[in-house]
Amino acid sequence: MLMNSKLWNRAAFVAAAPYASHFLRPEGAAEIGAGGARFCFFTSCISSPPSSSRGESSTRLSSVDTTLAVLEMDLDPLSVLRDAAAEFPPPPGKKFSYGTAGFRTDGSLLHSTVFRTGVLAALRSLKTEKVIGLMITASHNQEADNGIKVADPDGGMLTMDWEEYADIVANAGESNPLSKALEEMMNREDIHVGSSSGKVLLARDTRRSGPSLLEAARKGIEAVQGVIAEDKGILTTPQLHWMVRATNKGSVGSESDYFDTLSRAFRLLLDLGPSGVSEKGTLIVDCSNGVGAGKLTYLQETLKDLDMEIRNAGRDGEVLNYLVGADFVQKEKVLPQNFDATRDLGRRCVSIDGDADRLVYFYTGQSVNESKPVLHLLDGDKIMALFASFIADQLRSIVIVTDSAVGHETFAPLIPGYGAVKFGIVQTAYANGASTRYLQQNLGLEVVLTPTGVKYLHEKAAAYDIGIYFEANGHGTILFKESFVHWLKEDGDSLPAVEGRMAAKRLGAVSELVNQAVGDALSGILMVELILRYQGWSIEEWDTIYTDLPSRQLKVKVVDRSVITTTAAETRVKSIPELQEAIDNEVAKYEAGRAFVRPSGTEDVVRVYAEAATQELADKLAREVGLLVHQLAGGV
Ligand SMILES: CC(=O)N[C@H]1[C@@H](OP(=O)(O)O)O[C@H](CO)[C@@H](O)[C@@H]1O
Ligand SMILES: [Mg+2]
Repeated sequence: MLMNSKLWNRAAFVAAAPYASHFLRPEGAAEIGAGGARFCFFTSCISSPPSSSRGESSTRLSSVDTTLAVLEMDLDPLSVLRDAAAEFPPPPGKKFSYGTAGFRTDGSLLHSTVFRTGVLAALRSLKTEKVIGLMITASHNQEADNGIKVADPDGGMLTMDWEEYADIVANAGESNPLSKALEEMMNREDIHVGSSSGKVLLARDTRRSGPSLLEAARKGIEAVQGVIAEDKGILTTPQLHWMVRATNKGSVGSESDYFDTLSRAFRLLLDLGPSGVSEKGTLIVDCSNGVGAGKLTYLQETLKDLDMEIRNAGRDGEVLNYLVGADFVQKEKVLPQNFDATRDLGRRCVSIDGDADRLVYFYTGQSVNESKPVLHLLDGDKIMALFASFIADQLRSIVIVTDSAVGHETFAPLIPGYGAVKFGIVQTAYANGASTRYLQQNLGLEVVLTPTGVKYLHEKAAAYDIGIYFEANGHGTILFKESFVHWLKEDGDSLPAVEGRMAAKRLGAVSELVNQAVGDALSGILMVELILRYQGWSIEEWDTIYTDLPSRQLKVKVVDRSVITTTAAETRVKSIPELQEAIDNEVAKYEAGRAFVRPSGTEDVVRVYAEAATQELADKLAREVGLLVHQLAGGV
């Protein structure tokens, strides 16, 4: 019935198009059919409408008439939304919050939220006049969960100004309160449905609830007149973000474009690297039983120059994210399923997460104190340190390094004809203290801290000519300012020294290899593998660039985690001064002690982080601080 209604509207529009220039009709709607397009302005070539409730209630066609005629029509686009929304009633008593990474909860409770986020994304597309993305995933969360997040026109996260709208729209009651909320929002944002066109790219990960949620999202998008949904199928989260960015920059932005871009840049970087170095053994990849397995297999076949063994591909019914994946390995500090400390001793391994936007490397090796092999984790901080030192090396080859780079002053490169190159590093409070010291003192780089959440890190990193951000959990990327990439491509070749010209080409290629929209496990793996080849390093050699301070993370359940608010990039509790005071007193008892607490944005818990001189002390500090949270912030 819906299909009939769409076809019928399409017929009306196509036939009338020659007369229609003064009506701003959505571009593309005629080809694909803007679902929910309820306005029908013209009568030519119409036989009879199908018996669709939508079609019947919105339009009554007069007899065939080739003159331009405005028909009886429903002038309220919100009524279409109301009708469509009625199919997806919100679950009673459930409150949704867009959080640090979109909406996430049990997949069976999400249809209403996903439908509404579809509407929101469609409105965002109308507002920005650009393509928007919608990704259905709950990343590293359990298989039964799912989620949805919006990619803005630049491929980054939804602008923070709109997160409030997302919350309001997701939590509005049934159809009528929803349409009221939308109306208010549209007034505030000056969005006029029906006067322009829009497009939303949709994708999902491999979760079982994905197909039905994708359908709900599509219905939400197409309930906004003039906006079409384009289903991109099963993708990694970073692929969808990449496609949104590429499409808005005027490229085709297809999945094969994505693979071509990464592969081309990887091969160019190999060609520009030192000759005669090859990788040190096969890379073993734990794919978290998720979407990354198929994509990495494809990448490997395309590249032919990357020796990988894919494990935990989820092909034999293994459960997504269960005892596997980057989040599990980084938080629990144990090997994922199907890895064996002895069998895989010393081998270079990497874990990605369920939607392939995080990566952490690891290997097992003998420890001085233990008889059994132990896990050595190279987390987002250590990946970032590897990237930062590589980029700094390239910059040193093409620039005049100012005097201030001597000793531990900040590295301040100058390029004749470009000026000072701003190169900065962005971390969160979860970054291991040893990594921050290495970046600042050994590499002389500027390091800033932001609150948790990619949107904060990304924003800060984007302010630099080259900004690298990483969360300790393995999400991060290297951002290049467009003007700097332009300089590299246009002027890099006129640098006097060969090494300078090579370095400029390398940096240009890195800007293609590394996803500029969000952190991407696929580009991350390629980048790490390249640098290790450039340096001729094994994973153990890379690991020795600095030694992590022992750390521990815990979660504490409280009645209402919003009682804790924080300041100073989440390192200090603001709302309960006695809690912060007690944490300070506890931390003061430990050598190299550091601890902070914050409410999670993705789980209903308060997170505790502690660092100290030994693992025993870090564990003790985390436990003590956890108890303080329990006592002073309403533990359950
Ligand atoms: C300590 C930690 O790892 N926090 C994660 C986690 O956020 P929380 O707000 O801590 O739940 O999920 C976010 C989204 O994936 C990620 O950006 C962040 O780093
Ligand atoms: Mg993820």
